[in-house]
Amino acid sequence: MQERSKATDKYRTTASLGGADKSKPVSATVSLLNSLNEQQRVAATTESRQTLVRAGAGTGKTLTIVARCAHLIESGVQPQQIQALTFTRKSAAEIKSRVENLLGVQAAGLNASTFHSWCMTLIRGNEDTWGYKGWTVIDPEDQLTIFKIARGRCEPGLPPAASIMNCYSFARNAQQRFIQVAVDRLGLTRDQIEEFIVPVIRDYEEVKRLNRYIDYDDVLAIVGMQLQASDKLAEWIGKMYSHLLIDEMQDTNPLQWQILRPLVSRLSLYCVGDDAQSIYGFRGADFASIYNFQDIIPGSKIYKLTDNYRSTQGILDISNWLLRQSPLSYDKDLVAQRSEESTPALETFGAEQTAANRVIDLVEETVNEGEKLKDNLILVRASYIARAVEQVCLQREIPYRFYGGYKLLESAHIRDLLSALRIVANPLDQLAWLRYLMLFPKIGEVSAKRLMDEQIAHLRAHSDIDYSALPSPVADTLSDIRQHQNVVPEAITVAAEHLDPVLEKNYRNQNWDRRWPDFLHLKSLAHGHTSVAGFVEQYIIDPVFSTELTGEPSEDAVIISTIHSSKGMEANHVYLLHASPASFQRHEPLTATRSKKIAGYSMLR
Ligand SMILES: Nc1ncnc2c1ncn2[C@@H]1O[C@H](COP(=O)(O)OP(=O)(O)OP(=O)(O)O)[C@@H](O)[C@H]1O
Repeated sequence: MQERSKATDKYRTTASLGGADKSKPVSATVSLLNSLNEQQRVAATTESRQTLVRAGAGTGKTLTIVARCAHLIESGVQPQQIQALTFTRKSAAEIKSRVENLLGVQAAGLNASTFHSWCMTLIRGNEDTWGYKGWTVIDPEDQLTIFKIARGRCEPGLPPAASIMNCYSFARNAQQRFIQVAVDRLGLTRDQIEEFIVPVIRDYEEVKRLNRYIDYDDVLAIVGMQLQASDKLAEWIGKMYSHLLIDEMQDTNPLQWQILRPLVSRLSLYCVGDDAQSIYGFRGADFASIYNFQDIIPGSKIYKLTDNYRSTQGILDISNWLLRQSPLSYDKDLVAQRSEESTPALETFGAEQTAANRVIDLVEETVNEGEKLKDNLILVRASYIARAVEQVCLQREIPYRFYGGYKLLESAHIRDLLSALRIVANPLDQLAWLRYLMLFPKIGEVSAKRLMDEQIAHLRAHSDIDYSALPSPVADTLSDIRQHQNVVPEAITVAAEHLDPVLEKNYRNQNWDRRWPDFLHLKSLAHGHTSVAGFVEQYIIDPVFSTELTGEPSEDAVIISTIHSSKGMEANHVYLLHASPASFQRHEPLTATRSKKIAGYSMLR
């Protein structure tokens, strides 16, 4: 065994790395309903069994869902029978905690999760019926690796593996014929697709089957297909839940509809969405489901929310104007409930640095006028666009907080560490073996493949890893993790201690000092988990961003956020970088819009 070095004691800390404040102010459902406007109250308390609430940005969709949950519980529905479905883990947690804050123990058992995570719970909750017991969920990087291997066997000059993978995923989510989607998106003829691309897809599916892998789209497809084929499964779900509440309905895709459709006759669907806010088009989201709701679900009722509480009328006028340019019949003119006046301003700059300096000048102006740094929200389309502004903040020693960093489980050093844990959980996991073995010095691709093949052969014959055939640091790490595999935080600590010297060397020129604290975050996320596979699966399905884990800053700080992560954020001053329409598709000269009290996401979508 390796001796535990002093340097690795850093992983033994039990100090909290931040997290939600659990103190709960409690109020009553009635007072919440009283605080709603008429449109919201009618929508939240409807007797209709199938409902769509069409609502613009900032009109209180989240509030209405929270009020709906509370109203149902107060009316006698068991919280366990209610399932809210959202598109991010963060919004699921927000809905659940707001209802719990309101009703206390009366709300215990309320379910709120993302679509994918709900489907995985269904699959794991009745494994004998669905099948897939012991199958491993793989993340997009593993998917890409398999696609690259499959693609590598084909003719040169074909589209990159990532394009083929995205195209396949789109066809599955949009439930369109793959060949037609590939013809439209990959720039190849039908014959070329059939000859070169279809075999790649077949290979990919075969590798998944042999390794017993489930990818992100399989999670929905398994449930969707089996629900269509079996009335019994729909009945089983219908008995478990009486109410499904679906947030961000506009981002629902046909694959998700395949899951919902057989349930319509068995439970109440309450859908809330804004056709102007769809952000998952790349994943096949089809907001036509909002336009055709009453055709899809005859007898359903539609309610509208039009009063905007977040922005001033000057901002909404631009937003309404922009939406009127859309070819879609968007018939909700947003009306501001705020009385103060403010007109957004557009400024254009020739250089990124000038724009960055100007934005921070404006932030400083607001502070000089008595406001806080956190009253300023800077929005960027992608995190790299924020670099110039971050630099200016650093130069001027202005604290900032960035939302929308990298997905923790997708970062290389975390994947390295998890590869060891994955092997212990499923020793047949070939992708994990290759990654893990190649972390060690003097083990290249060829020796890693040889060692892995030996291990897989040994496993098939003896159902166990042959530790004696592995170099000692490789074997020691695995056997130590195995001893702690039922207490995942401990398994992570042991893995981090063993791998620290190896990873420190591998990442010597790649910010190791900034990377290793992520292992502590990982450990705190794993708290209470007793299965490595279950832990990894949960965060592959609902990714967690590095910046979500550091807790609220104690000091006042400017907020910088990607637009994706800004949903629901509010601030007195919002600055949108790269505000020209084209820059949302490609790089343009930098412009900055400064506007007072505009919504994070919706303004320039
Ligand atoms: N009836 C109301 N009275 C006062 N404030 C309200 C009311 N309804 C909503 N708000 C406020 O409006 C803001 C937006 O509400 P909420 O986040 O629920 O809207 P949303 O429609 O989900 O927004 P988006 O989808 O654009 O993020 C919040 O600050 C909320 O407190």
